[in-house]
Amino acid sequence: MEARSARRLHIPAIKFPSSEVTMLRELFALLTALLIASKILRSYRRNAHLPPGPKGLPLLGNLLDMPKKEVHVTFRDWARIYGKDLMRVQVPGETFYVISNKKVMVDLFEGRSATYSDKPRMTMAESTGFKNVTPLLPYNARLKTSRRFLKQCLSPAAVRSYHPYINNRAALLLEALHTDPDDYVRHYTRMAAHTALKITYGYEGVTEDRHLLEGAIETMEIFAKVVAPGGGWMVDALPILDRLPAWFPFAGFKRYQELAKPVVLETVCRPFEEVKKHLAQGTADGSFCSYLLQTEKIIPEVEDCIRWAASSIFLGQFDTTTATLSWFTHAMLTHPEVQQKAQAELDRVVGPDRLPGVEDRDSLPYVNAILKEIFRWQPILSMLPRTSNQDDEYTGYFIPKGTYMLANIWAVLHDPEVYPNPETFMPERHLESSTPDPLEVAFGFGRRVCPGMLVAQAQAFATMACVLAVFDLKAPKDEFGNEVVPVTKSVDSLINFPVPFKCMFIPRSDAALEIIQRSAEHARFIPDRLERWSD
Ligand code: HEM
Repeated sequence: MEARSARRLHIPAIKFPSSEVTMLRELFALLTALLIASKILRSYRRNAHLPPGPKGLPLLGNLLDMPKKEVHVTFRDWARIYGKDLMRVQVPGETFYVISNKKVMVDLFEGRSATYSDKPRMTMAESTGFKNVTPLLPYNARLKTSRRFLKQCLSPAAVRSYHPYINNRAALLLEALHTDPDDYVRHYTRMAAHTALKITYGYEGVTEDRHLLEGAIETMEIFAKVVAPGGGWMVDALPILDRLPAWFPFAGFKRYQELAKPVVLETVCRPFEEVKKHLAQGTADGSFCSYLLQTEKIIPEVEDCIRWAASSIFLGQFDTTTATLSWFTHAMLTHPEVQQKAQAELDRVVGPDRLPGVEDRDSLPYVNAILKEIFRWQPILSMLPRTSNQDDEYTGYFIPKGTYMLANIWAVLHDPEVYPNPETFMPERHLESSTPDPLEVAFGFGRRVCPGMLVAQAQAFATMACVLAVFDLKAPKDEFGNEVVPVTKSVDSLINFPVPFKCMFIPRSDAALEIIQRSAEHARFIPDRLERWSD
């Protein structure tokens, strides 16, 4: 830099005769005019080729039209007017390109994945300790390493080896649902948490460590709060605010970060350190962490990557599984005819002497159709955020570098042209081979597709099949003897949960009660080692 300015200082001034000066001036003016004209033309061309969207107000854009809740529904309605492929929505400080068409999601997120695998920055979540969790990582080397690690423990072969463990946890869940039905949501969470912690850390007693379990559940709650779209964190719109001290008036978000961050860090670091301790003592059981710590070349960056990729397993698993099973419970209460059909299939295929398991999935097409319909009817995440990392053009529309893309997967899964009467829960639609598989959409796309999708489906399937095999799910009655059927309504959160409701889990017969007790006892006695890591 210094050398360059020194050289510039020593360039002798060139002297031109006056006519040449005039000519040069004219040439310069002409070039400048051409440059400005080409800029105007380019900007006009770009503007002319921006996707359409609802007309907004100067400065405020579409802010005043944005709903407080269920933004995906409004975006679907707007997309019907302005275009399912790409629609432009503007609010102060951000422009969203909303996609409501599966083909476009596949074209961009899979076909052009090198351009569309980045994530928008979430300052609030980063400063609360989640900077390095996989779902928030930008598309960089760390993300690629994290995903390579996750692939090793969530691959088809690895997940197949977890099936016995998943079946056992389902058996223990049935016992908990029988003895304490009021707390069924908590039982779902605990089952998912046990599975996630076992896969991730695996050491003796990890799933019984109440402190860790509660910490992990709390961490998940914090995560949902700080990444919630429209979570109302001003700091996400104005990252500079993050520099304010916690004592500053109106800096409540800084005080929240100060309280939440230690919980997050302890939950992420403590079990990891425990695995290292067990490895050093030669007592570590097989797990994601112990396997990678032994097989990878461990330098501080790699160790840190394993630590945070591990946390992504439990962050990915708890709430998503709980929400899926809560909607399943809701659907069974509100659709007794579906419940009966599934039970008839289970009685015919599995019979009364054993519980169904993950391995029965192919022979239970109706239960499998229920699983698909749950993921279609109530997708757990309704919109997937990405950003583009270079200028691009799609079907003639200009997509500038850094554009905030939102894939409205809820709209795709509720498209009446693909799924007639989309609001109706109707598993039968998936018995037709022509119905597009919702599982290809509900878990995302391309290089950011959910790495836990096989575990998620295996656990959801085993649980649904086991619950239906032994229980009749019924709505409780009010004081007048009327059934209190739950309303179909979501709570306002990142993960799509139903509004809480009560459910009775009534054993279908004495034989069903006996199998609940026998299976739970059996599950308690067999070692809870994961085969994948035990060889
Ligand atoms: C009920 C189940 C689940 C659903 C519906 C679900 C859905 C999703 C979706 C839609 C994404 C974003 C994909 C994209 O942007 O294209 C995602 C990301 C992710 N999921 Fe899941 N998921 C579930 C369960 C799980 C489980 C069980 C795990 C771990 C074992 C997991 C781990 C992750 C991780 C680590 C990411 C971030 C990936 C990345 O950003 O590269 N998920 N999930």
